Amino acid sequence: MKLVLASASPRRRELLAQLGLAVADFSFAVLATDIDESARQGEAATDFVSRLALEKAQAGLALCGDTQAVVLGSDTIVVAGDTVLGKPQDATDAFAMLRRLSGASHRVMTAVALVSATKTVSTLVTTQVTFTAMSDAQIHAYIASGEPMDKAGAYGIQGLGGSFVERIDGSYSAVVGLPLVETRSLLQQMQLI
Ligand SMILES: Cc1cn([C@H]2C[C@H](O)[C@@H](COP(=O)(O)OP(=O)(O)OP(=O)(O)O)O2)c(=O)[nH]c1=O
Repeated sequence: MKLVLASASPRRRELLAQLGLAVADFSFAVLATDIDESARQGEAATDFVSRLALEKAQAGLALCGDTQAVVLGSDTIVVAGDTVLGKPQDATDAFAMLRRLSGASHRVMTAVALVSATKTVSTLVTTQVTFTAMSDAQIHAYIASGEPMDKAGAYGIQGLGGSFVERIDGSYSAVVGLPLVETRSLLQQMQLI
């Protein structure tokens, strides 16, 4: 059986490797999909992130052209109040996001979908993250590090951003991009492990 990771994210590749599959009878492929990542009018955050994970997996299955393959797609968003924060467009956008997260709690939602020719399984994991108060100078310095730009909510808990995280309630791996416990369960449901 071939497991395909429909993701360009190096973090997801590393997290998947933590499940120990690489040493078993699997062949891995990594595939970058190019789907429209904009939310639909009135779409709830939970529906939005779940849809994107599923669309990435489906696009990956169509792209890989292997009818035996199982394809994993995943998506992560940060939700502050009712506002969905994806990846920042630029430094100004990143500043606004981090200002909003400073000294407050937000939710990180990561959805995972596994798709084969005959079966689909999926899950959604929500984690609460609380940031310490950040000064404008700290935010500017953090943005200057370059770390925020390719990450939902403009921070990486696994990097310099971790020093602003006062508390996390939920799954650390889900915040980084792939919830390990829940992904293991999906792989079991697909009879891959
Ligand atoms: C909140 C947070 C997000 N992120 C990352 C996880 C995701 O890679 C990224 C959100 O963007 P996504 O669109 O979920 O993923 P991606 O574009 O990086 O990769 P692909 O679509 O090809 O799978 O933000 C962190 O690395 N650390 C964090 O603390």
